[in-house]
Amino acid sequence: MKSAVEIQSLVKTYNNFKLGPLDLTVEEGMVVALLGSNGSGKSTLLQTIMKLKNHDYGNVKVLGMDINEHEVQVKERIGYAGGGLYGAFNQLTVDGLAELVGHWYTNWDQAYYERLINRYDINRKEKFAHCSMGTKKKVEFILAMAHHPKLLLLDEPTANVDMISQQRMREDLSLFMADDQHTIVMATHLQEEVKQLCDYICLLDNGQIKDMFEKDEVQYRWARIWLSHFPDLLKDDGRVWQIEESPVQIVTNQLSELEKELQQQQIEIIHVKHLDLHEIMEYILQL
Ligand SMILES: Nc1ncnc2c1ncn2[C@@H]1O[C@H](COP(=O)(O)OP(=O)(O)OP(=O)(O)O)[C@@H](O)[C@H]1O
Repeated sequence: MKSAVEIQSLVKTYNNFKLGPLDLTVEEGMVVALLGSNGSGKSTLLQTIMKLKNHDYGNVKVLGMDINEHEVQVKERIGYAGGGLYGAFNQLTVDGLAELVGHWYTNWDQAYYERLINRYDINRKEKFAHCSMGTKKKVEFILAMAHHPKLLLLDEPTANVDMISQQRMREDLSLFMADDQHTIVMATHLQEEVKQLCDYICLLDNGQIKDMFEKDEVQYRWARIWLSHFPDLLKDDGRVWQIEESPVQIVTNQLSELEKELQQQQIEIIHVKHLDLHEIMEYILQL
């Protein structure tokens, strides 16, 4: 499988913040959610991959090309929807902006742009500066999609977007992923988005990648188990993340392993409940 994004030893510093050093590989055909609290570095990472911000150290390759050596070819293949890209042009109407952006891309598809404008019920004559926050998000999304990129970098694409449009965006993203050479990296705070769209979760914490895991696998492994009595053997076990005594219950990130061991020790499992993604993330981020 080819890499859509390959990052090695990346460092980007601001006065009071340092992203990295971090390594990250995203395979073609994957949807990766960047999760992390406010200020953890998600937007900075996306902007660095898009080369809207220059990094201090490290290498960033997109679709096999170094972003410093092949900036134009790389940008041609990325659809970026995140704040700030159109700030300098926000006195243009939506159509005016599309005309400008359309010139940047050899693959610009005016018919597809028009379909999306209608689908999301956008007033194409409105100045971008006057669009509501949600409408701006939808316009950014449409402009990112309309040149048929290979890689989508999306920074909270559905924030402030109405529910029907959110659902349509998820449908359009699922359709985009029908091509197995397509890839999405998206920053999000929405569990629903992660559940519906993402294959992998990359957890950022204070500029560092804390963990990266396959969504389905992690949800299968993490569970709360209610037990007939507490097995002393599990007291200092790294697979046990929380213990409560009344009623006896543990939280583990290795469900099937522990189930077998508990059975061997003849400890009755009364009930097993898989954790929600947000609960899993809370445990991991507390590490
Ligand atoms: N242009 C800048 N100059 C100085 N510091 C910046 C700049 N842009 C971002 N930062 C700082 O970098 C850190 C990471 O910001 P970033 O926007 O990447 O976080 P985030 O994870 O996307 O947050 P959120 O979830 O709130 O969108 C923050 O501390 C922010 O203040």
